[in-house]
Parts: sequence; C-alpha cells; structure tokens
Amino acid sequence: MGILNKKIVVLAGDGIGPEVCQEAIRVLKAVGERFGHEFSFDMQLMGACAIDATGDPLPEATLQACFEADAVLLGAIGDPKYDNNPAAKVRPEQGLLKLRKSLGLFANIRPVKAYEALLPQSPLKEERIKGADMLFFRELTGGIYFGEKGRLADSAYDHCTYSRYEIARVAHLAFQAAQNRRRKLTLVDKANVLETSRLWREVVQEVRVSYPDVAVDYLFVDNAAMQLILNPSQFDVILTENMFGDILSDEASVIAGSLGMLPSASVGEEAALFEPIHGSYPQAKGKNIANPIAMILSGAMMLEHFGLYQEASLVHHAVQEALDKKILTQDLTSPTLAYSTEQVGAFIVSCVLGGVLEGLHKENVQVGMSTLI
Ligand SMILES: NC(=O)C1=CN([C@@H]2O[C@H](COP(=O)(O)OP(=O)(O)OC[C@H]3O[C@@H](n4cnc5c(N)ncnc54)[C@H](O)[C@@H]3O)[C@@H](O)[C@H]2O)C=CC1
Ligand SMILES: CC(C)CC(=O)C(=O)O
Ligand SMILES: [Mg+2]
Repeated sequence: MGILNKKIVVLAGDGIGPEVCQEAIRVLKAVGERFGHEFSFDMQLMGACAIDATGDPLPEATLQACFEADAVLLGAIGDPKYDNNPAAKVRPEQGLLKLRKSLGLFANIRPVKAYEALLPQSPLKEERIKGADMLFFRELTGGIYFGEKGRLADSAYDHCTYSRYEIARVAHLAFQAAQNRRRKLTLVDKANVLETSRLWREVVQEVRVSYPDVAVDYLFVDNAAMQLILNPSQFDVILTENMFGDILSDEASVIAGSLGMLPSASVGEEAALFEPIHGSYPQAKGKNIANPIAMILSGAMMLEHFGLYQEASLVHHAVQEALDKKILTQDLTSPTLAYSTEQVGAFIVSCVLGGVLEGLHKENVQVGMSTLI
C-alpha cells in the first residue's frame, strides 16, 4: 500500500468523547508521520453539543461533511440533562440514529477478546475467560430502535420490524467474517417468542447454504447472556439484531476488562464510521481518567478499512505494550497506580513512533474487513 491521503470527519460529541478522540487523533497523526500518510481531521458537531449550538443533534453541515469524508470517527454522544428528562423531544441519541440510517451503516462490527495482560483484573475467573476471542455483528439500522414509536393516553409503544433484505445483508457479512476466522457463527435471537426472530432464523438458514464451511448454531438471547460469562470461548462470530447486540456487547466488555477497551466499525455500502462501543460516560467528563483505548482501537479499525494493515497492526502492538507495561487508566487498575487518559495516549503514540515494523501483519488480522466492504 502506497502513501494515502484521507479526509476524516471527527464527531467528538459529548462527555468523554472529545478527550478520547484527542488521543485517537494523536495516534493516527503518529501513524501518518511514521508512514507518510496525510490524514486530515475535520471536527464537526453531533449530539448534545450540536443541540446546544444549533438546536439540532445532527446539523445538515455535519451530515454533508460525513457524506463527503473517506471515514468518520465518532467519540460518544449523550448528556444527563436529556437522560433524566423523559419529556425531552430533541435528544442527542436521535442524531446518532439518524446518522447511522442516513449513511446506511447497517452492520456494526464489535471485536471482543480477553487480553492476557488484563486477565487478573477481570471480575470473572481467569480460566473461564482466557483465550476468548469473538466478533459481534450487530445489525445497526433496523429493529426496535428504528420502528414506529409513540405514546397513547396511558401507554407507549416501540415497534420492532425487520425485512428479509435487512437480515440477509448483515448475515452475509457475518458469514464472510466467520470464513476468515474459526468458521463458527452463532445467531442470537428470541425465536421462541418474537416473530422478527423467527424471520432471522429463516433467513439465516437460507444464507448459510452459501457458506457450507461455516458451522451455525442458534441461541436464545437470555441463554446467550449467560453463556457469554460462563464459557465465552465457545463463541467465534455472533450475529444478532440491533438491540440484542447493543446489550450483549456491553456485557461482553467485562471479558475484555472494561467497556473502555472495546472498539467498533459501522459499515455500509457507501460509508464507514468508527466508534468505541461505550457512551459519553458523563461522570468522567473533563477529569482525564477515561480509557482512550476503545477509541484508539476504533482508529486502528479505520486503518484496516483503508487497507493499512501494517499500520493497524502497529497500533495494536502499541496498545499491547501499554497493557503489558501496566500503563492503564483507573478502570483497569487501582486509582493510585492509574495513568491519565493523556498519559495512556502519549505512551501509545511513543510506541507507534518507535515501534519495530518488522514482523507486523501486512494482511488483515482483526476482521477481514477488506473482504467485507
Ligand atoms: N455511541 C454512543 O455515543 C453512546 C451513547 N450513550 C449515551 O452515553 C450516556 C451515558 O450512558 P451510560 O449508560 O452511562 O453508558 P457509558 O458507556 O457512557 O458508561 C457506562 C460505564 O462504563 C464505564 N465506561 C464507559 N466508557 C469508559 C471509558 N472510556 N473508560 C473507562 N470506563 C468507561 C464507566 O464505568 C461508565 O460508568 C447516555 O446519555 C447514553 O445515551 C450510551 C452508549 C453509546
Ligand atoms: C443511542 C444508542 C443506541 C447507542 C448505543 O448504546 C450503542 O450504539 O451502543
Ligand atoms: Mg450501547
């Protein structure tokens, strides 16, 4: 891969969003410096900060910039003044959902693994989580988050709908990823109760015919929530609908050691967006304590999306170095031993600038994304 010139829109958002974005940008600039790539970063408003500035959680200028970008980096959005006000009509999360829909980001890919260096920190028993390495494919633009919703006199409703097309397109991506991994796919649903889940099973049974080398199993979501903690190593690729994927991947972050460790890529036919799976963690806003690694690894997923596998691998090695040397924020260690958000970012930058390139993967090791989009 030669030298690249990429236009990246950054939606830092709310709470800890700007702090973790700053560290990811530093790391990406270090990658640019090391390899000669030109990354430009265009900061745009989305979320509560956009409501404050314009009244709109996703201003037209932001959406336009995202359409024109090579990729979008998103920190997090959300603010307690909306969370604690059920009557609010305009909310930061509406901006995020509209952005996902407008950019057609139908698949949210969330890798989860148990890092050897963090095993002792986990509240889960080491022997249970050791070696766990899974990849969530969460459908991102359908289901209950996007169905018709409303209030009647004394009740409220949120409709959940899925079409065959919506299920099949994300299922194909998940099967292709499984082919590049350990060739196992688990569909998580609630097909014993929900009609939409029965459609998911039907469509996945059709799609699987094209991937005879991938073993498929089916789990009800309640059982899956338990199996994730009991025996996470049984999972390779987990395919599921929007809300189940949202919930289960936060649960799975306990296996990785912290919600601040999990990155994600949201992809569609035309666009790609990279964001940590966590929210705006408002309690930590401005305190320089948030873990920036989920955001930095989201940047690494963006590098893979650009085909920059060696560069992404260098970032992964730099993160590994931080974990091995215990350069950790307070979610992963005791407050007295903890490093700040900026210190963790600075350490990872120094590893990117000084790390050995020999032996780094030149192919995609994380997700096989080049084959996906
Ligand atoms: N994609 C997004 O922008 C998302 C936004 N939200 C919004 O974020 C706001 C807060 O939501 P919560 O439910 O509190 O979820 P959250 O993900 O912001 O935080 C939950 C807990 O996870 C831990 N945590 C999260 N990120 C961390 C990090 N980088 N480093 C260390 N620890 C971290 C903290 O213990 C925190 O209390 C809400 O307004 C919500 O709507 C929630 C999830 C995703
Ligand atoms: C607004 C929410 C759907 C965001 C969230 O929790 C997520 O995408 O993980
Ligand atoms: Mg979530």
